[in-house]
Amino acid sequence: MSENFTDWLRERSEPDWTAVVEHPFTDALFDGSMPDEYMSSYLVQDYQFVDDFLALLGAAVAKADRYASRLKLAGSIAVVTSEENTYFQRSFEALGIVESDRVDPELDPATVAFRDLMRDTRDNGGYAEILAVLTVAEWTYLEWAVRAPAKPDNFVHAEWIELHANPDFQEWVTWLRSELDRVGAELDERERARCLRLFQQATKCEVDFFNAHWD
Ligand SMILES: Cc1ncc(CN)c(N)n1
Repeated sequence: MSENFTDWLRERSEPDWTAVVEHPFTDALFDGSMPDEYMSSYLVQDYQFVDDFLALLGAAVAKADRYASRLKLAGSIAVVTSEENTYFQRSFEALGIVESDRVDPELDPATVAFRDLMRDTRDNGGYAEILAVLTVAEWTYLEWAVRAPAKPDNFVHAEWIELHANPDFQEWVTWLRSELDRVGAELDERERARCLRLFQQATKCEVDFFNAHWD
């Protein structure tokens, strides 16, 4: 393969990839027109997503093939468990989210589908497959967030964008891609095809997740 593995995966994940990155949900975040009702349901479901995402990061730490990679992945766990978690708590407070919706909400079908994909990959996938799902989740979020033309007034909107459009997050996504490119170069055709299937499924999950909070 002459091009990067991650470019190859992404090209084969259209039109869903562009549907995530240019989703109308993100435009409403940028221009302040996002109704609280939509933002609330999205963040409640996303907090549940983050739980399984964290477990997937943990599986990546366990299955990585070298110490330097484990260190990098563990650094990302630190962000999810500190700044990002605090953001959710402050936003739940601002939006008046009740305790039961913070800890044990009824899950949307889109959340269940994403959770099932992450759990299956965590339990049965190898390092490259786990990286494929992590890369979709982080790279799509970087790509929509960097499209923001300005910082919205509402901190719930502004900080959700900033968490995914800052130099550290950009560097993390660059690392994830280079890691998947490195590991992908060693895969045979069948293993690459498995990564592609997961990459495409995860991209479709991202579209469905935004769609579930927009109409
Ligand atoms: C559904 C979803 N996808 C990705 C991300 C970014 N980690 C997120 N918070 N939520």
